[in-house]
Amino acid sequence: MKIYYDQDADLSLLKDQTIAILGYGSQGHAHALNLRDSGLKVIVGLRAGGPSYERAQADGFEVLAPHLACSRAEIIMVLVPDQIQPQLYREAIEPNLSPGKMLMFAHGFNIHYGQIVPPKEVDVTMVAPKGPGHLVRREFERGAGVPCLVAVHQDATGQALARALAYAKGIGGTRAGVIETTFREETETDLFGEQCVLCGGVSALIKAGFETLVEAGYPPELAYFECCHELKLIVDLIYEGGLSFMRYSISDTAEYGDLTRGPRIIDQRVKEEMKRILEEIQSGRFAREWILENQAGRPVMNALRRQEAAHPIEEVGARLREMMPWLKKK
Ligand SMILES: NC(=O)C1=CN([C@@H]2O[C@H](COP(=O)(O)OP(=O)(O)OC[C@H]3O[C@@H](n4cnc5c(N)ncnc54)[C@H](OP(=O)(O)O)[C@@H]3O)[C@@H](O)[C@H]2O)C=CC1
Ligand SMILES: CC[C@](O)(C(C)=O)C(=O)O
Repeated sequence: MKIYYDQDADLSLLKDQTIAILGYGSQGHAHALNLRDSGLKVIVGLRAGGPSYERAQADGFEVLAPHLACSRAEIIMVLVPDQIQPQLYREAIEPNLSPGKMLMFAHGFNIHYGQIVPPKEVDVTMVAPKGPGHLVRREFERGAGVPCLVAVHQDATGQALARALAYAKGIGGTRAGVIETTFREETETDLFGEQCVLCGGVSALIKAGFETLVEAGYPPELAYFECCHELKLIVDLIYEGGLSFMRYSISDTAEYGDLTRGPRIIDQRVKEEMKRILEEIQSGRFAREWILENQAGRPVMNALRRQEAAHPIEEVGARLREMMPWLKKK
């Protein structure tokens, strides 16, 4: 497996090229600002009247309708939500593709599941940061970076990988390490990670712990600090030095509880369910469900969002975070 760092990427490959960033949300604003700070020429493609249009202008970018941005740019990075991309592709991107251009993604969903099929004469690549967009920006500003995956789906120019690596360097990814992979591998592992561990698994674990303590009669504020707030402090230690550094910092009592009780929580049944979820991703069943859910106007997503917003952990957490002035208010 190949991992690329700063010395493996040449920013000058992009210096005379215009980069269009479509979307100015979580990833979009971070890529646009980091690339500009790296000395590259960036324009932003957005629909007029949307909330991020003025934000991108206020940050000093030239903001154009998506089809105009695509017609002006040699490099087009698609950073609108995955479910929006196929329509935006048909309306604004495809008519403005021509030989020599490079179409880029930060996640492989639409290419891997065949929702977007670009013409053969353009490069199609991916630079997928392994972290939320706001941290892609925050880490870059402090001189660090978020690791990325890079993949080439089509190499029409012979320069696709080199140009994608230059882009990864421009957003700070090669400071931390950029792994070469495929659209399939990125898509499947990314969906698996967010469903089973990073978002789905962690949220379910936090809520189960919180509910168990509250149902046993402990104060919800205490349950929040124990099962949610402290998680970040523990994960920071794992991020910095692995599980061993976290275990070095916690008490021996905590470490003994971790080693003996942890496997009772995440046991063989959990792993069996993870395997089933991975199979749904690999077979395309999850992708079909998500595509149809969007076509139907998101009835399940809307109901679940309402239900989750009403969970007691949200009210308690908001109240406690209000007392922590160092946390950014949403
Ligand atoms: N979120 C993350 O941290 C990560 C995301 N990715 C990938 O990056 C890509 C972008 O995701 P993310 O940054 O979360 O996206 P966001 O949801 O943050 O994107 C919002 C942006 O998309 C624009 N947009 C939304 N709907 C439309 C529309 N109908 N037409 C035109 N523009 C629209 C919004 O404009 P407006 O203001 O007008 O609504 C806004 O600028 C996805 O492929 C995702 O999988 C990869 C790694 C991590
Ligand atoms: C963990 C969620 C993520 O995969 C990410 C930030 O990397 C996403 O798609 O938002």
